[in-house]
Amino acid sequence: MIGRLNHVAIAVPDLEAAAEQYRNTLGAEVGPAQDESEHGVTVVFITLPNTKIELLHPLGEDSPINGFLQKNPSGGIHHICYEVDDIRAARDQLVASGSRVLGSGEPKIGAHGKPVLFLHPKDFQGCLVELEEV
Ligand SMILES: CC[C@@H](C(=O)O)C(=O)SCCNC(=O)CCNC(=O)[C@H](O)C(C)(C)COP(=O)(O)OP(=O)(O)OC[C@H]1O[C@@H](n2cnc3c(N)ncnc32)[C@H](O)[C@@H]1OP(=O)(O)O
Ligand SMILES: [Co+2]
Repeated sequence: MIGRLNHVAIAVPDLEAAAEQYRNTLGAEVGPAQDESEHGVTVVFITLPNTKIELLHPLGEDSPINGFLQKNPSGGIHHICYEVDDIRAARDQLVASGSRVLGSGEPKIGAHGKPVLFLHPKDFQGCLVELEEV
């Protein structure tokens, strides 16, 4: 079902400082900050030769990452995103096998303009999984 690793997301308390560190200390290709109001986060993508890093910062009081940053105030790895060919077929297969899809269960459009879904971390070895249709 899953294909390539699309991105690894890191929740950060200071987005500007994190972007600056990846650009100047690690010498990475760092994109602009993008507000994703549908998702309650501001993101910065870092392009690596084989995948991407998504720096995440809360946008608004109801951000889904507020709880994570309260528990991990210095930040930390928040989710991994795998590519799938057909997100609804993947969802139906996962639900049938007992996995919990977060939210309404309907894909939302993610930061790359493609449909995304999230799977409960307790069902995947303590790791929040995002699926992105490519
Ligand atoms: C920009 C768009 C998109 C893209 O295109 O890339 C994105 O990446 S958006 C990214 C942000 N959006 C989301 O994360 C949506 C899905 N997430 C959620 O619905 C929630 O964050 C959550 C996973 C349900 C957790 O919400 P929270 O309010 O923190 O709930 P709990 O406190 O009840 O947590 C339950 C349980 O799970 C543990 N937990 C929480 N977050 C994570 C995590 N990221 N990784 C691993 N484990 C996590 C939490 O610690 C609780 O465990 P216990 O304490 O043992 O009960
Ligand atoms: Co993501």
